[in-house]
This record gives sequence, C-alpha cells and structure tokens, in this order.
Amino acid sequence: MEMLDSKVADTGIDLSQESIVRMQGLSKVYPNGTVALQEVNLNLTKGEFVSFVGPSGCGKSTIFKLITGLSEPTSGRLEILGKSPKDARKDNGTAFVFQEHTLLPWTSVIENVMLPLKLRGDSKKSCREEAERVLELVGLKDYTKALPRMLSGGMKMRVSIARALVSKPKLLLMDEPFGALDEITRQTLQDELLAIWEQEKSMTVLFVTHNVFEAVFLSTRVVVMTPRPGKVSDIIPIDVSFPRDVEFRTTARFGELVREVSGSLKH
Ligand SMILES: Nc1ncnc2c1ncn2[C@@H]1O[C@H](COP(=O)(O)OP(=O)(O)OP(=O)(O)O)[C@@H](O)[C@H]1O
Repeated sequence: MEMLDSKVADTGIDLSQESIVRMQGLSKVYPNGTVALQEVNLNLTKGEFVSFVGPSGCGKSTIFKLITGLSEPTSGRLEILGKSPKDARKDNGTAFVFQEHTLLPWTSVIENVMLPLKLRGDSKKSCREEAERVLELVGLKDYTKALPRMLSGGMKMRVSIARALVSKPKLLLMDEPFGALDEITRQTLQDELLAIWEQEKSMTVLFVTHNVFEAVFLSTRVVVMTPRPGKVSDIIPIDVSFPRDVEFRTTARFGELVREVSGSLKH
C-alpha cells in the first residue's frame, strides 16, 4: 500500500483543508471538582477519520457532550464547522451513532431513517428518496418495511448509520458504535463504514473506541488520551492509503501501528 500524502503523514494535519473541529486549550471541570479534560488542543480537518482511544474515564464522552453543545467548556475554545457547538447542531451539520442503536421499536426501518428529515420539514418524497439511498448504501434496501426487532445487532447498527447519514452530515460522531457486536460482524461493519466514508469524500468522522485494532484499521489519525485528567498524550498518523481492505489487517505495518498505539496508551 502507498503512503499517504507526506503532509498528512508528517503532521497529521492538512492545513489546506477546512477546519471541522477546532479545540484550543479546551478544559472541562465538573461542578464536583472532577477535571475531565485539561487543555486539549486539536484540529480536525475536512475528510479526516479520527479515532480517540483511551482508558475509561479519560473524557471521551465529555468531548462528545461539548461538541454537541450539551455541556459547556470551563475554559478554552471549541468551534464546530466554524461555529459554536449549539449553532452547528441547529444547522444539522453533525450526526451521531451510539453503541445502543436508539431506533424507535414500533416503526419500520425506513420510517426510522426518514425521521431526521421529517423533523426538519423535508417533503415526504425527498425523505423517502434519501432514506432509500442511504439504506442501499448500508446494504438494507430489502428491509425497508422490517421492524427493528426483526433485525440482527449488526443490521440495527446499519440502520443507525443510515439514519445518521441521511441528513448528509459534515461531521459524523460515533461513540463505540461496534462495541456490542461480535468480532466478525464488527470487522464487516468496519469495512462497510470505510467504504461509505470514502464514497462521502468530504465527511469527517470522529470515532471513539477502546479497540486499538479498530482505531488503526479505520483512521487517518489516532488520538491517544491519558487517564484523568484527560489530555491528548499522542496523535499518531496512520500513514497507509485507502482503500484499506481485509489484507491491511495482516500486514507488518498494521502490526507496527497497533504496537505504537498500544505502547502510547501504556505511558
Ligand atoms: N456530570 C458529571 N459530574 C461529575 N463528574 C463527571 C460527570 N460526567 C463525567 N464525570 C467524570 O469525568 C471523567 C470523564 O468522564 P467521561 O464520561 O467523559 O469519560 P469516558 O472516557 O467517556 O469514559 P468511558 O470510556 O468509561 O465511557 C470521569 O472521571 C467521570 O467520572
């Protein structure tokens, strides 16, 4: 596999690209005094796939809460798509996928996927067309009328991904999305997610995982966080080009990168 463009490989940041998430000296202290994040500086640019790895309690969920505007930073700056997190949310620029699928159990797959578009008032025809497009993308076009309970865990996750993609987000936030799935399903979904991300070229993905193999396989960069107070201890560029297929997992470079990220996590 070829190496990525040297400017990305060397610095992890392509400065010619639009900034999607900018964190400057970002800190969060909860009212009880817990320092969840301390002085986090990070710039995510358009089209990146960045994974966060770190021990439990290092502040990954806190970062998500700040990005979504559900929580305010104690100090520092946070800009999402050049705006405040609340304004970025209002503009539908961001979408989320969580470990729990959060699908409405009483309604069909396609109704679940159309929901974000219906809520913003799109026409019925365009809701349906867009939902069909993303369901095809995740391989579920034959399951539009199924209820969530009829689907496997992996299929429910595909529906959640489709529902996130339907509003064409510029930033997709994924919090341990494959954590509850078996290993084979997990790897299949990793392959599918990369294929979708490559197709939607300009979408930036921020992915939280405890799994170092998953982070290396998927990412353009891996951000390693320290235990509390959460700080960025390392940013490791994954200097391997896309498309990455199943063979990448068996290469020597994959093993080296996994060791590098694991080593950084132990320090
Ligand atoms: N509302 C809150 N009030 C006080 N402390 C909190 C609050 N929310 C989180 N914390 C603490 O802040 C720290 C960071 O929590 P956070 O949930 O962001 O970590 P995390 O990396 O997502 O953890 P995990 O991987 O276990 O989900 C933890 O020590 C947690 O106990």
